[in-house]
Amino acid sequence: MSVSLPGSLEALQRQLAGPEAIDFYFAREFSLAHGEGLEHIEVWFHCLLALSVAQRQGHTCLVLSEIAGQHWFYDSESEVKGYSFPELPLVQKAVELALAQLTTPNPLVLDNGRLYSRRFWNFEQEVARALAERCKPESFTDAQVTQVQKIWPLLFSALPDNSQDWQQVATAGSLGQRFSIINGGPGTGKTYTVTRLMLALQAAHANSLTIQLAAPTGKAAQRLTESVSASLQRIEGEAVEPLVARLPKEATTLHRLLGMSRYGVDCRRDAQNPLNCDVLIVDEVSMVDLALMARTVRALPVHARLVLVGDAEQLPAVESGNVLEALVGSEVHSSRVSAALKNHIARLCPHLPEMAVSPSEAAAILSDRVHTLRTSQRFSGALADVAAAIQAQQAEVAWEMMTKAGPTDWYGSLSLEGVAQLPLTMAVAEIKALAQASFNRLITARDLNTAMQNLNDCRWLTPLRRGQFGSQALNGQIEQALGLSARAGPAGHYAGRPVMVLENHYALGLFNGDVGLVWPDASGRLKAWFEVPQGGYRAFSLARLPKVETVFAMTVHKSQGSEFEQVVLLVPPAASRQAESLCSKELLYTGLTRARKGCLLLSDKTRFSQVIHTRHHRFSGLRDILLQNLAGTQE
Ligand SMILES: Nc1ncnc2c1ncn2[C@@H]1O[C@H](COP(=O)(O)OP(=O)(O)OP(=O)(O)O)[C@@H](O)[C@H]1O
Repeated sequence: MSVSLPGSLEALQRQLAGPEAIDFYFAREFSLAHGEGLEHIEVWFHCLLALSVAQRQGHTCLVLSEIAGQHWFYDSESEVKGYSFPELPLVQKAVELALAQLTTPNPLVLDNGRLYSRRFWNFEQEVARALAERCKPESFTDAQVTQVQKIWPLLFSALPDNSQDWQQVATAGSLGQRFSIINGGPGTGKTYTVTRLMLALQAAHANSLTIQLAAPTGKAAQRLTESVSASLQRIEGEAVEPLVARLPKEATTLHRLLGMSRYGVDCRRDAQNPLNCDVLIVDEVSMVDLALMARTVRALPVHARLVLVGDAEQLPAVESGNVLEALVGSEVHSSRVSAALKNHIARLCPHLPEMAVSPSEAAAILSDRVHTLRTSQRFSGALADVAAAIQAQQAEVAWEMMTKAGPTDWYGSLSLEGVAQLPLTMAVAEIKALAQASFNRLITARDLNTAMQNLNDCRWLTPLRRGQFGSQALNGQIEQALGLSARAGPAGHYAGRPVMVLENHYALGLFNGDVGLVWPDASGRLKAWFEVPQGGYRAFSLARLPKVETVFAMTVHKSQGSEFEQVVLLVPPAASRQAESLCSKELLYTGLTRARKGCLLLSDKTRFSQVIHTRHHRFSGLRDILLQNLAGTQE
């Protein structure tokens, strides 16, 4: 039976909630390309709409079984009735019929029940191929073992211990792998481990390796530079000195490393002009989107090792894909390894407890390369316990672990230990007192040093940028509540204004996400001050500053990679569609783990539980494609 599109696009737009003009345009272009008479064109049209919406939301593909038999694009509040997809066989048939009629090269791909734009399918194929190639067995000679063992006691404790040391396992494991992942929550010692891995790699390769350190943002690269340097200061011994001298002194952004044009997609570095390195270590990989990962592996020399470092529980990248989540998968909980890896670790680290062997060698190919660090070295107690309960989606347990915030918490300065809860409505009513308690120390500071020291005392975090509970409105309300709006000059600046940079400015060395403070210089002129890694501050004239905004409050997304003594974490009501799509378990986890000492959660129990049960899972075929590739390359 042939069905034509019902009515005009305008009429359709009124019947469906969610898709935007661009989605209708995309769906119309591809469905009308068939001309008249395509069977099930209506189903195909709605599949295309769903694909376009999914891609805008960061999925790399549309999983047909997720839409089949489901009611989509409705909004009961505004009485938009939406569309019911038929059962899977019909959806599948409609898609197959339509794709068979599209011209080659077909811009859309159906692969294993997943509908893709070809661009994303190509990216997934490219990343999977590059990683599978790097999963081929590597040799690690007795001579290398001897060299590494000489320096091991300078890196880690080489004394026998009954409990497993996952940092040592990760280092030893990664040494014999051309591709590995070092995964772990905040403060579990990822940088500590990576620093030691770099030294062990140099020891195993006669100090001949060129190692590159990179991160997806300028701020993350700067943090990595600082933590590697701090970590190196704690490693001493003649045997490691020449190795330390060969390590990179600075991390760079992936964009810089690849020579990406500012707005374009072109890279100076690619397969024809590869990077000059033997080892590439990428930190904060949860923020790396699929396209950037594809460009990274494309520019990596075939022989080069790739070490991905990050926390798979964090929010995914802003752009499409969730590479780290797809690669780590459920391996995060696996402690079993292949017999080959077990023997390799036993050979290098006979002092460690013996590893358990996985029942399936095939399943271990990928899980062997996911090294998860499990113990936070930075925080413990209620913060760590609530974070773990959130990870495990145990809403009731997490809620019971929190204390109830009372008025004494917002007198003086906020100084919570652990996690406290306060209903959002109560926080709104108390906003003035709460803002004062949060930023008291910052706004009453008498000198630049004190103000800078108090800059990261407290930060309000919210999932949203716009709307009543978005960071923009909150900053305005906080400034109002603290009486700062009245002090502001024409550009909104006042002494004590915390500001966040919104775009990279390479010439000034300021990066998107950097946070500084507006403060007068010796002559009384307002400047923007930013901390420098070597210690001290740099002042910038306000006129030269790239775009900035006030940052008493910021989005959870922007806070990734930063830490504050106290965090006030807002969970907005489900009133808006935007709030719904952004509030997830990953968001709560990321927001909460930004706190070093205390977190005040502004939410009620029902909403908290709702959010904890929402996963920010993204559709992707990367893992399956990689597993297929692995099955091929190991034969
Ligand atoms: N095995 C260890 N023994 C002693 N101190 C450690 C150990 N591992 C990590 N640390 C210390 O714990 C702190 C956190 O470690 P590190 O910065 O490496 O963690 P991370 O996982 O990279 O953290 P984040 O992702 O939150 O930046 C550092 O001060 C580090 O020196």
